[in-house]
Amino acid sequence: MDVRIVEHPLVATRLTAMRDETTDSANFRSALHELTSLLVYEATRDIELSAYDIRTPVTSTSGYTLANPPLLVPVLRAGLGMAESAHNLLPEATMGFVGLARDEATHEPRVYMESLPADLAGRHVIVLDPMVATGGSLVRCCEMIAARGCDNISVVCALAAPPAIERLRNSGLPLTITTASIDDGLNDDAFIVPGLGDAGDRQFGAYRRY
Ligand SMILES: O=P(O)(O)OC[C@H]1O[C@H](OP(=O)(O)OP(=O)(O)O)[C@H](O)[C@@H]1O
Ligand SMILES: O=c1cc[nH]c(=O)[nH]1
Ligand SMILES: [Mg+2]
Repeated sequence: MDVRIVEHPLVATRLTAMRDETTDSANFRSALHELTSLLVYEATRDIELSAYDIRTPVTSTSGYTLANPPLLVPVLRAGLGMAESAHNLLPEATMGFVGLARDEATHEPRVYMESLPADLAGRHVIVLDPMVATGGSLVRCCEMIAARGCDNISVVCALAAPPAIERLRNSGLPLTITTASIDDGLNDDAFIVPGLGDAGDRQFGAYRRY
């Protein structure tokens, strides 16, 4: 499994804004939007192009278009904050949605929404979720995608934790990960350390859901 850690000064400053507990929701969302553009840029570095002929005002030359526009899959809620920036970079992309909420006690993900094309054979899928902690949510999401025939999944996240990397490596799922950082570990509540807290709450507010 290919793990790409994007080391770049602009990534470091956006990630710092997101980590800082004094950053308010609006600035957290804006840092996540910018960070997503930088990470998706790296995650799509090897994407396949198809060439076609164009004319400039001066002469003929080759132009390029994406050979296989990806399916973007933000994982609700927190991944919603990555959807628009990724779509802006990849306007040809289509978008599916998966809703997952991690149980606070067991840390197991609960699926509450699944809106994906039935057939994903031959498609490139880019999963967007800022946080990969135990890896349970991401494995669940990628299993749904692989069950539809996909064998090419790129995961884009802001932070990943070592146990998740290990779990994803052992999962046998056909994925690569692009992240801004692999942090030190997890605390007793399975939150990433040093981390940035709950990425959903920091964007949209903390509230009881049921
Ligand atoms: O790797 P894991 O241990 O599974 O944890 C990561 C998941 O937790 C967060 O979502 P959360 O369940 O808090 O839902 P939210 O996006 O609605 O806040 C995060 O956005 C991931 O989906
Ligand atoms: O640190 C963490 C772990 C799971 N989900 C989050 O939003 N943050
Ligand atoms: Mg959350």
